[in-house]
Amino acid sequence: MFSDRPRVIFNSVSYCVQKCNISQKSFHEIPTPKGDWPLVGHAHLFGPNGPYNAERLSEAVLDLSKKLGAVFKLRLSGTDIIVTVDADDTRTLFRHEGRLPHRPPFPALLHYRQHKFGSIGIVPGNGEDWYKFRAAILPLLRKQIFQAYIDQQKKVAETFVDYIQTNLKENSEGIFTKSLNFVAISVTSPGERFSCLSTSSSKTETKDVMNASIDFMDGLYETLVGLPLWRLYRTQGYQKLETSHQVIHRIVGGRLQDFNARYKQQPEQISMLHPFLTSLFDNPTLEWKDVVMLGMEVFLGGIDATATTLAMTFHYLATNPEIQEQAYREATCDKSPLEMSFMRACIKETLRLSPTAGANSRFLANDANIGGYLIPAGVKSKTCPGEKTKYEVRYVFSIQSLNKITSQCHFLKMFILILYIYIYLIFQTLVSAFSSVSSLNEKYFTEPMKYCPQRWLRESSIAKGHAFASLPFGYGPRMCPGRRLAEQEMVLLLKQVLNKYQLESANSTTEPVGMVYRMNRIPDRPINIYFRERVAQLKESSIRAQQ
Ligand code: HEM
Repeated sequence: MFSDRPRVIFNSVSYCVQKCNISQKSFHEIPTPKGDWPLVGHAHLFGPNGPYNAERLSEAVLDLSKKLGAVFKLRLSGTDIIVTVDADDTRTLFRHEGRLPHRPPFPALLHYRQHKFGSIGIVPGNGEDWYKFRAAILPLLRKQIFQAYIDQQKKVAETFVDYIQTNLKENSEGIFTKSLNFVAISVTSPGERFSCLSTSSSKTETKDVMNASIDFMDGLYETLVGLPLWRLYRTQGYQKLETSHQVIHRIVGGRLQDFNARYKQQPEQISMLHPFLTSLFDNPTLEWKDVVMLGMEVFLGGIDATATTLAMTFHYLATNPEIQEQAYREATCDKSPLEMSFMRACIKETLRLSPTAGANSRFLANDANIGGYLIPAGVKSKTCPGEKTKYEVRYVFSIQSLNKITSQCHFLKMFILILYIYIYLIFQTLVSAFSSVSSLNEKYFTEPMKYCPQRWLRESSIAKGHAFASLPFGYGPRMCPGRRLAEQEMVLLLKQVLNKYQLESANSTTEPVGMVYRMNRIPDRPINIYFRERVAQLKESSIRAQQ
């Protein structure tokens, strides 16, 4: 009669282990650096007297992970940040991001766009507001759409080679230091090339938009880091953001307006040349203000990260002549960008060693086990209309009770409000997976500091590493929508450049180039390259052979 008992007990224990995960440690047990100060949290660690430099956040995270373990907690700007450098945890993070992944917003940009344009675009938004824009930008990832830009991107690459040539003529030492900004994105949005590659006669409009896009990134960064004083008055950073945004919005908006008019006259011709723009024009969910905002996002999204990745790829090829030769051999073949697997591998390897994004961050949609710790959902994404998130419920409750308690005393009201806001903020939990650290870990990549594009080739015997250890374009529903376009553009440019020139580093030191944090991570020094013409070299060597 009792023979089954032990088995039943055993089964229910194992069930309990599975369901409750008793081995899982609590949130409060997550290691954290000493010195979690009231209000400022751990920000002082990155201050003038702190041990770390905010510009070198990835190095700080690496150091802290060595001391505290792969998962640890930082409190910055009132938010608990769970940092992980483990690729399995990164996978868990993305499995718990939900249908509408919630990224930290850019509050100043969001505020400015909401008030000035009534349209927020894709980058600063979250929830259903973000989804509307995301759905509209998705065509960019379709092969049929991004491949429609090949010919126009090829022409831009040719212009770029001419640009190098002009600079070589002007500069007898052959040192090329110009930034690679604005290379090709303008053919996709706003659909017409800006003339910044013609050295002598750049139009005023092009200069304005170039300067504005640099100011925009600076303004965005300045309003993001430090205290949000822009909420009290228009700080310098906020003014920069406003002014540059206005310039880009006016210029991009004007060009889109012209295109839309031409599209109405010649629908077939324009949709063949500009399939992405026409998909926006035809999208019934978008108002004109949304079309301009998206056109602007694509334009701005395409400049910075692509320019840095190209510059760093030039640098790695210049410092690894054998790899450059292999890339050159591929460049001489007549292959489509998708078939140029070695050059694609070079770009992937550049982004593994020098990613422009330091981390991928999300507020979780559901509770998750990250590195053995129970991490509560951060901001619950709304799935049903009218459903309130945990934090909104807390907030509504707070305001109602606050009004009851303090109806007579304004000072008390202010004090309690500030206290509530603080409590509200510290309940947010962000998870940041530092791919810029995991992508350099020998646990995932053999000889991690070596530039070795071969590791990404399908036929290579070198282990590919963990699929979540290097994620330079992010992952999941919020992954970079410009990825395919950017890869295609970079491969086409590399092909043109390598076909004509041999690259040599003109940097005075052989110290590895590091990356510092701005809006995107950028190299910590100018990337100087000698472009040696291959034809000239051939001639020189044949003369030498004849002698
Ligand atoms: C080498 C080039 C590029 C790199 C490394 C890069 C990287 C990234 C990363 C890491 C994200 C965040 C993804 C996430 O949170 O999961 C992102 C988002 C984004 N990127 Fe890129 N990007 C590049 C080029 C481009 C280009 C060419 C465009 C223009 C079409 C673009 C437009 C965007 C936009 C609009 C978002 C926001 C997406 C969203 O929030 O849903 N990017 N990019």
